[in-house]
Amino acid sequence: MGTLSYDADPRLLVVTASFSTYYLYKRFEPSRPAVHAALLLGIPTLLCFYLNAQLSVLQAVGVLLSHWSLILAFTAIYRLSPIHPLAKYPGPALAKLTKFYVAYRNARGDLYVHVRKLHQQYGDVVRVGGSHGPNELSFNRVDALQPIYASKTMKKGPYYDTRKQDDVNTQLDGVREFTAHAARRRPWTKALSPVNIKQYDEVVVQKSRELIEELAKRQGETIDLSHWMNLYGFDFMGHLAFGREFGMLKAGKDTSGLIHVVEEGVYASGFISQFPWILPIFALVPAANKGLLTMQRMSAGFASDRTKAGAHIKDLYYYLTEDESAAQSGVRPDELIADGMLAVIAGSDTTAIVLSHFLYYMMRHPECAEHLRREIDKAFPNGEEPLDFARLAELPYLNACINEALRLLPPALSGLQRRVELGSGGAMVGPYFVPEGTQVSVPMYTLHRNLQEFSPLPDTFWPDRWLTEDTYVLPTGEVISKDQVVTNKAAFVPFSLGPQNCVGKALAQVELRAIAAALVQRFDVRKAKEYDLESWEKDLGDAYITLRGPLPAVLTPRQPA
Ligand code: HEM
Repeated sequence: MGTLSYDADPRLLVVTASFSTYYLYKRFEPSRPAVHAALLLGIPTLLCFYLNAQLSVLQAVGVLLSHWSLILAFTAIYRLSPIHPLAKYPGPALAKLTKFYVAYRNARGDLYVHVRKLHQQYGDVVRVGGSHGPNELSFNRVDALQPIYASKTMKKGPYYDTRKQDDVNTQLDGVREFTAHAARRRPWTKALSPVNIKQYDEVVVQKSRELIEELAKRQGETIDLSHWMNLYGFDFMGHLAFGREFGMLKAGKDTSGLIHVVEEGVYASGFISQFPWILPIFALVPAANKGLLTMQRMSAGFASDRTKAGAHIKDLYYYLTEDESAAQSGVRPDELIADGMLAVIAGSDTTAIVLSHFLYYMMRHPECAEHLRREIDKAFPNGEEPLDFARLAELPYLNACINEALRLLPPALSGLQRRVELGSGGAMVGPYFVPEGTQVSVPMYTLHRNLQEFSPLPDTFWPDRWLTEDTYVLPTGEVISKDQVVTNKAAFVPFSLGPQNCVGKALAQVELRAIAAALVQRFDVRKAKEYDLESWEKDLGDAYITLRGPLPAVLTPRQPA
């Protein structure tokens, strides 16, 4: 055993050093591995030397553990104390204490359900975890949407740090500065404007026909409809973004393993986004971050091949590289490559998710499928293919069914994180003052089922709520008047809102209508015998966008009227 030669109380020295370390973490929020090493290992090592010593190994370990425990204790005391800036907001103690609380739910995939329960328990504002310290407020209020997503006092929060692909290159959806973001978004907006998306009509038609043809070949067999919606979504996006044929529909499978890579990458990215500070550490250990890196590498490959080959059609990359808007966007070649991943995920997975949900609801509510089929048969008589996009946009029940699927299960189930800017002095969200530095969000799944905005039966698939009628018949058969129905379109935000909303919304709607109408017109869709439809929602995973299990079904071709 060594003896300490330091004459002041050594415990006081350890406490002071630990408090200083805690303060440095709180004040500067360091993320570099070298700084963590200095603060967590370097300081206790210096302490050991300062305490002079021939300290035994056990005593040295004691100093180290005391240092760490004290930092954690100071952090916990502050977070639970009445002096914390969010102290007046309710929430579970664990959520106030640590962001691992949210990360745990994220890893389980049920964060969206859990956040809804918290709102039911605590009210319209709840302190939930957060990806930068447990400093996030969730608002289940329609008047929170504008200040959070459409005002310029809030930028994207640390959750979006995973959109940075290296030290300099960030995907479009990770660009926080509004001016830089607007410039980067310009060519995307042009490529996906209502006028220009007409150029992709041909691709929608071709892929819709391929889908119907391939499904017809498998009539009577049990097939996974969720998988087939993926094959459609990815094939379509290959054309739209990169002018490239993935050939998944024709092959009936994920030919290059891309879908699998995206699913793993989305899961990894959803989880890591809760701990953005871990990214620099992961950069040192690439194996730990394999899912995300493989997804980045693969989509960068598509984008890189496409930019080298040049445009042979006016696809997305034409607008990003060759159109006049490309030059004005100030985008660098490496950033263009980084945007390849955004194009793949944002454009294919989301559409496939919504189409899968739509089919699930059609199987759960055959009476709605029947109603929809009557509408389509009437609009497209004698078996005419439902590929007139202008006519499809006018079909009230079709749009009502799609809206209802998007309402109940939006692809981004949880809240999209924004942060009240540091130095802004704070911001008002509805009637609540939110201190600067706070992360805020409106959870879509929860708001879309808020009884004040969608009633009656906010949890029920009831497309009629989107129709304009004098009286309504509920699924129970009860007749109610229009005054008893609330459908607040301002609270319906599956594509988000404001300057960073979905730039592909118009195209997504064209695709959703075309594919949904074609499937309902051409097939009777029944769940597979051995499949329990209850499993569909149970199998969903919330990883920023939705992960799905299989949707086994049997299709019978029908002769359209
Ligand atoms: C039903 C289908 C879709 C839904 C529900 C959807 C939803 C969303 C949402 C909620 C956002 C905001 C994300 C955030 O703030 O973190 C977003 C962004 C985006 N979406 Fe979509 N999306 C869909 C389809 C598409 C399609 C087909 C494309 C492209 C062809 C697309 C391209 C994008 C892009 C590029 C962004 C980032 C925009 C920016 O940061 O300025 N989306 N989408």
